[in-house]
Amino acid sequence: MSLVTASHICVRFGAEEVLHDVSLSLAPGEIVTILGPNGSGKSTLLRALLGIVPVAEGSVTRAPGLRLAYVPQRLMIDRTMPITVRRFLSLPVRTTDTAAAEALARVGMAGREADQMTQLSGGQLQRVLLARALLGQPQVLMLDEPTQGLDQPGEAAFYRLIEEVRHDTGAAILMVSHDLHVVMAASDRVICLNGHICCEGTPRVVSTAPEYRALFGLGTQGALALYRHEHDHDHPADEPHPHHHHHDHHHA
Ligand SMILES: Nc1ncnc2c1ncn2[C@@H]1O[C@H](COP(=O)(O)OP(=O)(O)OP(=O)(O)O)[C@@H](O)[C@H]1O
Repeated sequence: MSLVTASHICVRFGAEEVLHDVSLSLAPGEIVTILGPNGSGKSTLLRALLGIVPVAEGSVTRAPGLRLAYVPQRLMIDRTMPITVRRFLSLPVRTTDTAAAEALARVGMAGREADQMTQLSGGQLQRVLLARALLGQPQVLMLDEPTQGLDQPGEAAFYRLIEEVRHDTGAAILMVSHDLHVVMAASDRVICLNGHICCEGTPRVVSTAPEYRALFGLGTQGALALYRHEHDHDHPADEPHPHHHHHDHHHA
């Protein structure tokens, strides 16, 4: 069963073809990461799947009645207008105190309702964004560069949280990232994008693919070595692990 499917889509902005013949489908409980350099069309692909950006060719299908949450790459918070975490969670859909407290507890931010949004650290902000996305009990969660600006421990912690969310809610998670990192151990599947799909598969398969190496050069080898070490340590098999708890593992 597929929740969201793109079938041979092309997206053009004027004369520029940003996505060419891209196909992908997302199954329940899957964690999929889209990886690619700046400008490779990652955000555009998410937006096409969401129906925000029209496709010039091909088609996008979403399961009927699908509950989908999207956290965009950039959040426009007016720094001059103070807003608490609690009020933010009620935008744009008003939520109960109980639901807000539960969502904050799930992301490790219990009791932080009165905090000012503008005073949160990068990692805390990502957790609050995730909490708000979870309020609608999504079947699909799309996160555009959720670990941007986080340090490596922060990034690893965020990915562990994502695995917990998948385990607890069964949601499918589609994330965008621009580099292969130790945190990729959380992904069942990686799609390497550069206008078209260069290669895809388990993180291990993609990390050794010549297409991936050509796209990212040799600069990522350190991170790859680290990632492999951690991955071998945690998960000897290359199979997806949709129903296991990972948060007691140590990815970094
Ligand atoms: N609304 C738009 N109108 C015109 N061009 C656009 C629009 N949105 C994106 N583009 C162009 O499409 C290309 C892909 O952009 P996109 O944001 O999808 O890349 P990305 O892989 O997410 O990049 P990054 O890693 O820098 O966020 C870029 O060249 C961008 O300028």
